[in-house]
Amino acid sequence: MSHSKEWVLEPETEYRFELDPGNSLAIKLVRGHAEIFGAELAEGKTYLFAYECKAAVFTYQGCTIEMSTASTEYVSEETPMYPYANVHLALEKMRVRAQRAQHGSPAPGPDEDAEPPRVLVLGPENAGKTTVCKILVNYAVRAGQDWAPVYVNVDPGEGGWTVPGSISATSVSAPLTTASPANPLGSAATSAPSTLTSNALLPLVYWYGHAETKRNPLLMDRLIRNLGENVNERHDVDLEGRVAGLIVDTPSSFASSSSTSNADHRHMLIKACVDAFRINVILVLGHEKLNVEMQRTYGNRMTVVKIPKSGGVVELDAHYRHRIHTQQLHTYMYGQPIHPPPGLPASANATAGGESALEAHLSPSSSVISFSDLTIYRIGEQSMAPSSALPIGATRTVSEMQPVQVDPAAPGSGLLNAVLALLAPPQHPDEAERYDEEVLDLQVAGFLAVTNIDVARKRMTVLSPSPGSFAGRTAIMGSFEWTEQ
Ligand SMILES: Nc1ncnc2c1ncn2[C@@H]1O[C@H](COP(=O)(O)OP(=O)(O)OP(=O)(O)O)[C@@H](O)[C@H]1O
Repeated sequence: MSHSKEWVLEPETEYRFELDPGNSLAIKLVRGHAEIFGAELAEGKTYLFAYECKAAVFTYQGCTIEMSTASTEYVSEETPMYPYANVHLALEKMRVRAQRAQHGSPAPGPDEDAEPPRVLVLGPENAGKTTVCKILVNYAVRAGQDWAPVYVNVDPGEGGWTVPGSISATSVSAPLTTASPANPLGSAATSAPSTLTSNALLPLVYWYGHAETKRNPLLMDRLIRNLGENVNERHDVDLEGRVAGLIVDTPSSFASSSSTSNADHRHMLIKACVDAFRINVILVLGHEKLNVEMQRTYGNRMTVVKIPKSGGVVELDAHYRHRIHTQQLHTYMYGQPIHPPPGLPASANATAGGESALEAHLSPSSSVISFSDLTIYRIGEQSMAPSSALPIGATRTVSEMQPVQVDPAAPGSGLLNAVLALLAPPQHPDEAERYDEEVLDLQVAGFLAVTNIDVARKRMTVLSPSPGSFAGRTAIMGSFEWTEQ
């Protein structure tokens, strides 16, 4: 690499970097062993990072890395990687015990708890929750036992494998890579070009439609329970997969609240997770008050552990989060090629998290459909005035959970540039089993963006990852807007 430098990292240190918008970075492990959030780097291979990525290369034994220049970079000797590795070892013991019990050899003692680890990770904003979840999942995948733990993302502010506004779960059998914040958990089958088969994650997705849980906590509660039910159903039939357990990444709104009503909501949503995913371990990231609160509420029935926050976690502001949301939506449609830093020879064969960085191009299809093809709903009223703001004696006519059909021809429908979740067809073809709020319980099959509305001809243009008919399908809109970049 020209303009590159070599750094020797002492054992138990990490090289941290942050990239500005136009900056990309190439890192090669020259000697030794190193990992990025638990995913091992292969010696001699060049990895690319871009789009304001912030991450760290950690080494237990020491290593030499060669890299181009990042916008911000430094080496830290203080990391919480040992406590995290200890948590992993404890979870690993639970997996092994669960597997033994599963195989009946030797039978666990009467008091021995042989449940697989089902972990809820809680913490305030910028505590590094997603990073810890990634590290723990990656360590499990690397354990050499063929574990494929389920990664559950109930943070609608973070796109995970799909787009922001959704919550999802998938079982992970290969390390989750880091290259761009648009794919915080690496790429999945839904966002990666179909020619790339190395990462065949197929997430189970529900659409909440907003970035913030306080916008419609009741809907969040219901979707969390739906997701949990689905994961449990899979584990009930996949007993081998079940022993690897699951890890739930949560939004920061679960950890702190600005008002009493928000506090009620966050307790309700934590409880929804605990029930839905049959949680038996809670990890609290560097937050004393929350730790005490969780100990009091759940300490008698499960393990509640406080773990340290890493000093490397970057404070992400609202503008950054907004940019990443736009980027994630754009990446869902178009893919996200990463251009190597200038001077990197083609022979370096650089990859973004293992995939060829420049191939990551997708071509969505733009189609003109009739208004009558697609039935579109929004859940509850678009903007719910607080009850106190309603005229005296007035009651709400639309509840928070009621699907309200959107008329594309109506002025102010808000549909132009809206992001829509296309729902999977209902599981009960039998009309008698259909019910009003059924759309709340349907999984997401994909996402669309409405790019034009022609009221006169009763047609609209939608952008979607693949061509196909939408006739007879149902979609839900939320509050995310599509902007062409
Ligand atoms: N040790 C580290 N060195 C450098 N960057 C890091 C480190 N740990 C985490 N980061 C970065 O800090 C940012 C915030 O971390 P992360 O997303 O894990 O926090 P979070 O608690 O999940 O955030 P949120 O507030 O969105 O819930 C991410 O960009 C992540 O890649």
